[in-house]
Amino acid sequence: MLLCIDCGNTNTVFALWRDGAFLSTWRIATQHQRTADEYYTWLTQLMDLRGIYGDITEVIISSTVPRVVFNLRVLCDRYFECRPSVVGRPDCRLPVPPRVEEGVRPGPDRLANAAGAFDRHGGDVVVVDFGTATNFDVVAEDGAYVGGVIAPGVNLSLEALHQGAAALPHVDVSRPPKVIGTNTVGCIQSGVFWGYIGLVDGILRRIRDEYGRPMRAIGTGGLAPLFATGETLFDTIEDDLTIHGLTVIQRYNKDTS
Ligand SMILES: Nc1ncnc2c1ncn2[C@@H]1O[C@H](COP(=O)(O)OP(=O)(O)OP(=O)(O)O)[C@@H](O)[C@H]1O
Ligand SMILES: CC(C)(CO)[C@@H](O)C(=O)NCCC(=O)O
Ligand SMILES: [K+]
Repeated sequence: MLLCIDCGNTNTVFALWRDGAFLSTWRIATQHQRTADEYYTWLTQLMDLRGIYGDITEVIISSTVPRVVFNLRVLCDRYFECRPSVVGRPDCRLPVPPRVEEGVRPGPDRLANAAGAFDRHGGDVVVVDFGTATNFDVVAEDGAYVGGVIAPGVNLSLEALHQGAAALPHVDVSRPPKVIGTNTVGCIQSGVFWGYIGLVDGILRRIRDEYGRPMRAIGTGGLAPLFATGETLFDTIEDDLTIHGLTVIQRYNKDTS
C-alpha cells in the first residue's frame, strides 16, 4: 500500500492508495513539531476506524514546508521500514523535468500538480490551485512544468484585512448574492470573492494570450468549487490532483528504478 503525503503551508493530506484507487484521505494541520509517533498513532487510529488493513510499504512526500520532512522520514523509517520519495530531491525523478530558470526550485506541490495534470489530460494545461497561496502552474505540451503565477491565497487575504484594519472583522469566504455590499461583512465578502473571480479570470486570459496555444484550465484545492459555481473559469475541478500526481511520480520512480 502506498501512502501519499502532501504537506501544504496550512494543511497536510495523507492519502492511502492501493490497486489503482485511493482508499481514504485524511487532513491534519501542518506543524513541524509533530513527531513520528504522533503521526503514527493518528494515522493508525483513522485506518482502524475505516477498517483499512494491510501494510504501508511505500511513501511519497511533497512538502512546501522543508522542516516537516525530518519527522516524516522518521515515521517511514521507524514504522514502515521504507525510505520515502521526497518530491524535489535529486533522488526522486520526475516523469518530465521542469523547464525553469537555473537554480529555481519550484514548489513540490506544483511539480505534483503538473505530473497529475499531464497524466490525466496531456500537456497544454494550466492548474489553478487554491491553497495557502493561489498558484497557477503551467504544464507545456510535453508535460514539463514551465512556471506560472503565485498570488496570495483567499484565506490569507481575508486574514490580512482583519489584521491590518481595526474595524474589519474576520470573515469566511463565500459567494455574496450581490456585488454592492450593504454591511461590512458583505463588503469584505464581495471584495474577496469577486476580486478572486477577476484575478483568476484575468490571469488565465493573460496566460493563454502569452502561451499562444489553446489550454485547458483545471481547478484544484479546497476553494476551487466555490469559485467555480456559476462561472466558466475551469474545464474541470479535480480536488485530488496533487495526490494523483504523487502516485504518478511514485509509479515512474518504481518503473524506472
Ligand atoms: N466551502 C468552503 N468555504 C470556506 N473554506 C473552505 C471551503 N472549502 C474548503 N475550505 C478551506 O479552504 C482552504 C483551502 O483548502 P486546501 O486544502 O486546498 O488548502 P490548504 O490545505 O489550506 O492550503 P495548503 O495546501 O497550502 O496547506 C482550507 O483551509 C479549507 O478548509
Ligand atoms: C507557492 C507555494 C507556496 C504553493 O503551495 C509552494 O509551491 C512553494 O512554496 N513554492 C516555492 C516557489 C516556487 O514554486 O517557485
Ligand atoms: K494543497
